[in-house]
Amino acid sequence: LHLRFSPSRSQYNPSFTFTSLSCFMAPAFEAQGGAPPPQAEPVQEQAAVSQNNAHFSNYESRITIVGSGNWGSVASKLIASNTLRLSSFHDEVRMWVYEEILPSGEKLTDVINSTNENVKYLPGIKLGKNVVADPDLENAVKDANMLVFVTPHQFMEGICRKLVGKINGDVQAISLIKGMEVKMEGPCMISSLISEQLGINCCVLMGANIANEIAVEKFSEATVGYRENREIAEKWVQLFSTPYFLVTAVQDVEGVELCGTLKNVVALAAGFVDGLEMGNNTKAAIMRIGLREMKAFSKLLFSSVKDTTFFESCGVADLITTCLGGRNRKVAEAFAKNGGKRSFDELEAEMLQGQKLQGVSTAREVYEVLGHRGWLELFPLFATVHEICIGRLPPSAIVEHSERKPRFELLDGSTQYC
Ligand SMILES: NC(=O)c1ccc[n+]([C@@H]2O[C@H](COP(=O)([O-])OP(=O)(O)OC[C@H]3O[C@@H](n4cnc5c(N)ncnc54)[C@H](O)[C@@H]3O)[C@@H](O)[C@H]2O)c1
Ligand SMILES: O=P(O)(O)OC[C@H](O)CO
Repeated sequence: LHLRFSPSRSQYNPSFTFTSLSCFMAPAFEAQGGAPPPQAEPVQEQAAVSQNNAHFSNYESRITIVGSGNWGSVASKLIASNTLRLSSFHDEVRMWVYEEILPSGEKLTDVINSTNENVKYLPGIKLGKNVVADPDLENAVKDANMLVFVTPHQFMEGICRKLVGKINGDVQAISLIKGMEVKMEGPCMISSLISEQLGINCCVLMGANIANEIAVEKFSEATVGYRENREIAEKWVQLFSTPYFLVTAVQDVEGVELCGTLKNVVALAAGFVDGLEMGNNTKAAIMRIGLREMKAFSKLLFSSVKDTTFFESCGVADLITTCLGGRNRKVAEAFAKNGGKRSFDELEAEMLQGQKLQGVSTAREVYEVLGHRGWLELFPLFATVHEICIGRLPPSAIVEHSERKPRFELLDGSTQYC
C-alpha cells in the first residue's frame, strides 16, 4: 500500500507529492457531476494564484493551531514537519494549549515547550522543535494568517467568542473538529460557526484518522472540504500532506463535515453491538444502516451534499475505522457491558484520561434536529442511539429499533435521500 500510493520517505519532495496528489484529486473532481472542472494543476510552491488571494501566497504563512488534545497534537506534528520543509510557510508553529496543571505540579505548556512532547494527550511522540505551546489564546492567534481549529466541538462557541476582533483580517481557517451545534435557528456546523462568528473563510479536514496511528506514521488518508477557492484548499493540502498522510480536496464542505460528525453516532451503535457480543454481521449491518442515515440526514440538511463525498476518506473509510478502533466505540462497548448502568461521563473520565467523546453530544444534537423537523421516524438508528445514551432504552434496543425501515416516502422526492 505504501509503495503504491505514496513515495518512499527517501524520495519525498514537494513537487512529486503534489503532482501525485493532483492525480488522486482528479477522480474526486470529475465524479462530482456534469462537465469535468478544469484539470487540477500540480501545486507548485509560490504558484501563480488568482488576484483575490494573491496576498495569501506571496508571503510566508504563519500557522496557529487552536487546540492541543490527542488529534491537535498529531496535527501539530504533521504541520511542523511541513513548515520546516516548505518555504511558503513560516517555520514556527504556534499551538494554543488549554492550560492544565499536571500531577507533577508543572504546567502542561511548560512541559510541552521543554520536552517537545504533549505528555498528557500524546505521550511518547516528539511534536517538532518548531512547535511552540502558548496558553494565551489571544497571543497565540495574533500573528497568524492560517488558523487550524482542533478542539472538542463543545468548546468552540466559547473559543470563538474570545477570538472576535482578535485575529487578522486576512486569515484563512480550517476545522478538524467533528461535531455540530444546534441553535434556535437550526443546526450549525462548526466550520459555519467559525466563519460566521469570526468573519473568515473556513475549510474542513476530516478522514479515517485515528490520531495515535498517524502519530507513529502509519499510512492514512484524509479529505479537505472547501467551498469555492480551490487554491486555498490546495494550500491546506500542502500544509498537511506527508508521505504517510495523503490528503485530497473536494468541493463539499458540508458533506465532508457531516460525514466526520455523524459517523461518531454510528460508532456508538457499533460499540453497543460489541458490548453485547452480537458479532461481525450485526456490526456490519449497523454500519450499513448508519451510513444510509448519514447520507439521508446530510442531504436533507444541505441539498448540495454530493454522493461521491461518502466514498472519500471522510465518508465510508472514517466510518469503518471509528467503528473498529475509535474512542466512541470503545466507551460505548463499556456502557453496554455495564447494562447502561454507568454513565458515559463516568466511563469517559475513567477510560480516556481527559480526552473527550464527541458522539454522545452529537447524538443529542442530531436528535434535537430530528425532533424539531418531525424526522424521528426517518432515522431509527440515530434516534435509538440517543435514547440508549440517556437511559430511555436498553443497549439491546440498537438492533430492535434500527432494523425498522425508515419511511422516506413521507418526504417529497424521497428517492434522492435513500
Ligand atoms: N483523537 C482522534 O483520533 C481524532 C481524530 C480525528 C478527529 N478528531 C476530532 O478532533 C477534535 C479534537 O479532538 P482531540 O482528540 O484533539 O481532543 P481530545 O479528545 O484529546 O480532548 C482533549 C482536549 O480538550 C481540551 N479541553 C478540555 N477542557 C477544555 C475547555 N474547557 N476549553 C477548551 N479546551 C478544553 C484539553 O485541554 C485537550 O486539549 C474532536 O472534534 C475530534 O472528534 C479526533
Ligand atoms: O476516537 P474517536 O471515536 O473520537 O474517532 C477518532 C477519529 O474521528 C477517527 O477518524
